[in-house]
Amino acid sequence: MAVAETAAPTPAAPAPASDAVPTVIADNVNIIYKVTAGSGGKGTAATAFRRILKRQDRPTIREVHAVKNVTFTAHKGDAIGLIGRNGSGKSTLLRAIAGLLPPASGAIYTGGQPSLLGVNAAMMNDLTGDRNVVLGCLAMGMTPEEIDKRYDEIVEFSGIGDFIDLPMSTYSSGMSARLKFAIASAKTHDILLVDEALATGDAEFRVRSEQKIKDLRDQAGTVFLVSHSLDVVLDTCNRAIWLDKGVLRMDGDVKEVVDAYNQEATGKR
Ligand SMILES: Nc1ncnc2c1ncn2[C@@H]1O[C@H](COP(=O)(O)OP(=O)(O)OP(=O)(O)O)[C@@H](O)[C@H]1O
Repeated sequence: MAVAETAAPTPAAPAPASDAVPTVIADNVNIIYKVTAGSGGKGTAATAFRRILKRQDRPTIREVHAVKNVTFTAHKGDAIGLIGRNGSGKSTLLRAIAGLLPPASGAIYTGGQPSLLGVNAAMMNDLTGDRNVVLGCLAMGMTPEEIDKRYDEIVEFSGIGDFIDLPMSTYSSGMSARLKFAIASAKTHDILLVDEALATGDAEFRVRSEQKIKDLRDQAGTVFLVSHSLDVVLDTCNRAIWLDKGVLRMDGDVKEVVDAYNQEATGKR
């Protein structure tokens, strides 16, 4: 059972408009990773054999309780910044909303298809940017006609220029993040989950991506954004959720939450 570990601002969910449509409901979600600890090596047959020879015990399983009793409701048109210190459970919660990590207890209900856009989202590195645009769009369920229509816009937005005809293995990490973001944002997503993708672009691209996220919000989607840049969160989101060691510390208006988070960070120095 998780308990907020420090005296904290009370979690206060923002009051939604009466006609607000819920898109994501997290109900008392707990996520626990199980990791082997103290095995003195990787879990291979060779290490198991060595363990038998040395008459050692099996490696113990350690649990990492990454998200603790988190409850919130997101609505259409919300852009929610997930903030918190390193290891506070932001990416874990995002992956759980995407359906990639099952909660140990509690549940996440989504109305619509969540799409996770991470900088590490799989792309085919040996293929050209051009082929990856087509592949990525097909994977998002777009028809070849739709891809034809949106292709120029995607390449334009990515700002990749002539590199579009070269294999993605020749791109810098910022360039491939830009292309991924351009592909992902070519479609209107019900629920778009963005994990630090904006951090890798340059300042000019960041401004354009932030505008794109605002457009997605206006198209009545829901956006979750994990970012260490509080400025990006303030500029892009209307709401923020502050996670602290897996516990939801505060949920509310973006400015209020970021202020409280900053206050604690400076108070602790
Ligand atoms: N695959 C994994 N196996 C075991 N433990 C993990 C795994 N991924 C994350 N954790 C642990 O879960 C906790 C939350 O990690 P998570 O990556 O969700 O935090 P975060 O807030 O996104 O961190 P950061 O800001 O550093 O990216 C941490 O204690 C981390 O060590």
